[in-house]
Amino acid sequence: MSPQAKRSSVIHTSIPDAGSAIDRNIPDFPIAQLSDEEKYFRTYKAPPYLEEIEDEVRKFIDYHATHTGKKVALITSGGTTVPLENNTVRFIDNFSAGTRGATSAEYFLENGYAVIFLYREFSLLPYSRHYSHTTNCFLDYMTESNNKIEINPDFADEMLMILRKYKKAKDSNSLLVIPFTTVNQYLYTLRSIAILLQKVGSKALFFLAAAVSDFFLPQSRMPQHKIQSQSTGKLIIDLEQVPKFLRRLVDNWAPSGMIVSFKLETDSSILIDKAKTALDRYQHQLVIGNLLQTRKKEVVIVASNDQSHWIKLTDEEVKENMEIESLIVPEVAEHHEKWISNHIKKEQES
Ligand SMILES: CC(C)(COP(=O)(O)O)[C@@H](O)C(=O)NCCC(=O)N[C@@H](CSSC[C@H](N)C(=O)O)C(=O)O
Repeated sequence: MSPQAKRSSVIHTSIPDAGSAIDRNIPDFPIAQLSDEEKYFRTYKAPPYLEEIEDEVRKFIDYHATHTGKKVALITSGGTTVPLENNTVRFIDNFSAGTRGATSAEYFLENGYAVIFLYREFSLLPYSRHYSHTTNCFLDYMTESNNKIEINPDFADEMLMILRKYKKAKDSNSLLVIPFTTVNQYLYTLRSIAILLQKVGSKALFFLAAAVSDFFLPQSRMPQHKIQSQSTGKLIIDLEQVPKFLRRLVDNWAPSGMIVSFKLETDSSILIDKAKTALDRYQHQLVIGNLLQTRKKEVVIVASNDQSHWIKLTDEEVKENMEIESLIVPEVAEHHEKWISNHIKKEQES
């Protein structure tokens, strides 16, 4: 089976899809309640490229179900945007660079998973993250000698190691990357992939590291063209709450998959309680809590109301550029192994 088949056309999610004209006749649905996420999907159009993505994901899942039997991790990464105009000039974004997701994807691949990487277009990707968006210009990694370009010896060893891992993932068709930009694209694509992953049952793992918008601008209030600065000099934006999709993911879209969400806070005094509340509300398997300020060196794993523990890098490990995901991923994979064996046991007993 050849590596991931080339996409027939490059899918760009960051170009506004003004063609899907907004329909102001569609009534605004009330503030999102638990039961309203399905109304959301009835009200808002799917991205025009969704069917093409579903075909790719279906082929990827079928390949691994048939040829490798690998566990499949859906990793979401980067931040969703909230467009403020249909012909989008302005949008609400967030800080997420996609480091958590892209780094975790590498460790899941090293832990034997096939990975579907649902990421914010132009945010960090596994492997290339080491050389893109960094302070070093990519040209610094090269030198010239005898009129030929060469890899700068200072970086050659590390680059060779990363190149080998990248090629191994690619040649084994173990990594499928899928872009999103807006929160609408994210929600539709997440739902499609989750439903397709039902084919692998408990061997599916959802690692939701994307920074998902909590609020969005409904179509009925979205201007068609660039917002003109008013004489009042004020821009008042009236947002609605994004549907609570996690509940739907747990109950319907991925009833057998293991689901890990991340809880992001900036106030350490509420982090653990908020993570426990999320686990209690959505009844999924793990919440990984992290603070914006310290997310690269410590996280708290919340497995149930009375089971939580911190993973922290020591100062020494931080100095050695150790990646906390190298500790998070094996622990999540261990939880997933238990999840799978419990499922097999239940199936045998039923
Ligand atoms: C985004 C970061 C902090 C990583 O940062 P980068 O490495 O720079 O990318 C990630 O670790 C994280 O916390 N991701 C999850 C952030 C997030 O949006 N969490 C939501 C839960 S998922 S969105 C769930 C939705 N609101 C609902 O309730 O259904 C929250 O805290 O509320």
